[in-house]
Amino acid sequence: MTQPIIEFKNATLKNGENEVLKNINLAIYPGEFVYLIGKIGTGKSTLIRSLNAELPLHKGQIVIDGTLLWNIRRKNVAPLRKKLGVVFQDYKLLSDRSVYKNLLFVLEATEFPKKERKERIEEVLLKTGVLEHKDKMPHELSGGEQQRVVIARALLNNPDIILADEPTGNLDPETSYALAALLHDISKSGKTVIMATHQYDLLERFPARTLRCENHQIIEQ
Ligand SMILES: Nc1ncnc2c1ncn2[C@@H]1O[C@H](COP(=O)(O)OP(=O)(O)OP(=O)(O)O)[C@@H](O)[C@H]1O
Repeated sequence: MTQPIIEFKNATLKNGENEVLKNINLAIYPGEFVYLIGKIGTGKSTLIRSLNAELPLHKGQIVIDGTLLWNIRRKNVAPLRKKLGVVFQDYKLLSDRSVYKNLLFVLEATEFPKKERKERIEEVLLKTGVLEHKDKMPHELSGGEQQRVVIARALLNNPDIILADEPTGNLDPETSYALAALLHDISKSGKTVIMATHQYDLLERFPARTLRCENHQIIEQ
């Protein structure tokens, strides 16, 4: 049987002093698309930030593609994050440089082979449909285009997992459908996608496994 790519075993996740999610057991398999839903403050971002090792795991275990998150050492955080591509609601592109240079910055930081950088940047921008904008500054792009650049940036190091926290939160409905379609295509290409959202019409348009955060638990819909 296929091994889960992400597994929570009796995991308790804290945000500050709050135990937000308690004794979570959950397995997510390679290539799955998973929606994370639930009311404000029920723990969607906490779960995503815990997977990204931004928040320490309080109790239990989380295993991501063989990496155990319990007491993860600093030196192991960078290799873990190479396995993860992260997309947030607010685009977080560097405003002082072009799209191309935003992506180059990531490849430099992750020591991607120098000779292959240009080709890789063009490849991911083509995939997300914004190659024509590569020399523009972020403020010259619409919200939807910026978010496509952010997804391209998340794909740069060819991670197996994409974590998206309300990626359509600032977009109009049509643009958000196109973006959700793109994330579903990315998942069909074999990547695991976890997407937190409040936009329930997406669940009807693009049905997928759905997990709801409620009362400190994660409930399978
Ligand atoms: N920095 C912090 N320190 C302490 N508690 C926090 C902090 N940030 C968030 N919380 C609390 O943690 C709980 C979970 O928040 P979280 O952001 O994970 O919820 P969410 O489901 O993602 O909400 P939203 O739908 O608003 O994004 C909330 O009760 C929130 O008040």
